[in-house]
Amino acid sequence: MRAAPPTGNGRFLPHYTQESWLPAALADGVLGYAIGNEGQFRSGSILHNGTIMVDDTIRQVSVLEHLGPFHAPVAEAALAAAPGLAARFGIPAFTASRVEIELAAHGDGAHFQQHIDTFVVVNQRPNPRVLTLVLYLNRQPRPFTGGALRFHALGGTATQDIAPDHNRLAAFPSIAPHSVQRLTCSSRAFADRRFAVNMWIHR
Ligand SMILES: O=C(O)CCC(=O)C(=O)O
Ligand SMILES: [Fe+2]
Repeated sequence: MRAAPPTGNGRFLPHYTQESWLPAALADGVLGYAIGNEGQFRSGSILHNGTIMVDDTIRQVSVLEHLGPFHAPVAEAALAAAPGLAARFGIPAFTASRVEIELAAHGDGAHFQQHIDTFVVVNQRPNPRVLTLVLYLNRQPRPFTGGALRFHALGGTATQDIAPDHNRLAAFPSIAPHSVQRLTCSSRAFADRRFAVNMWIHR
């Protein structure tokens, strides 16, 4: 058997986390909205070889494309955070053209393999996602284990995990390689899932 490759090498793109990102009542409101709209969640898709498709060996998650009355305050918070995040990450200042928002619900066994959020399709203009912000929302105590957001070193094997705690923000350049580790949830209740608001700031 070949020796195991060296572990823990490689460089990371920068990331940032912040606790209590939204006012507590707003975070609880978005979580309540997600739970209350269970019937409108659909299987999350991926872009694979230029085609948008569902493949739960790569990404297993349910998503909702709207936040109802919470869209405006969440979009406003994301746009307000963007200049500071760009500066922190060494990204030249840019004018955000929009924020793309999606609610995601990961239940027992759900995961998302390593990927980047900036899709590149030959002969199409580059995907305008520059910054990714993810806000975690879940009942407390956290009703699942696993489900970390994992950053992968560029060209290396090192990894760095962020626990998906309620009202914690994780932000990173959309080109940073990352994944969602498979989670375990003994409860089958939709309300006990790992919820997240994905926000992509477009240039
Ligand atoms: O939920 C997370 O921690 C990240 C989700 C993600 O990577 C994505 O939806 O592109
Ligand atoms: Fe992602």
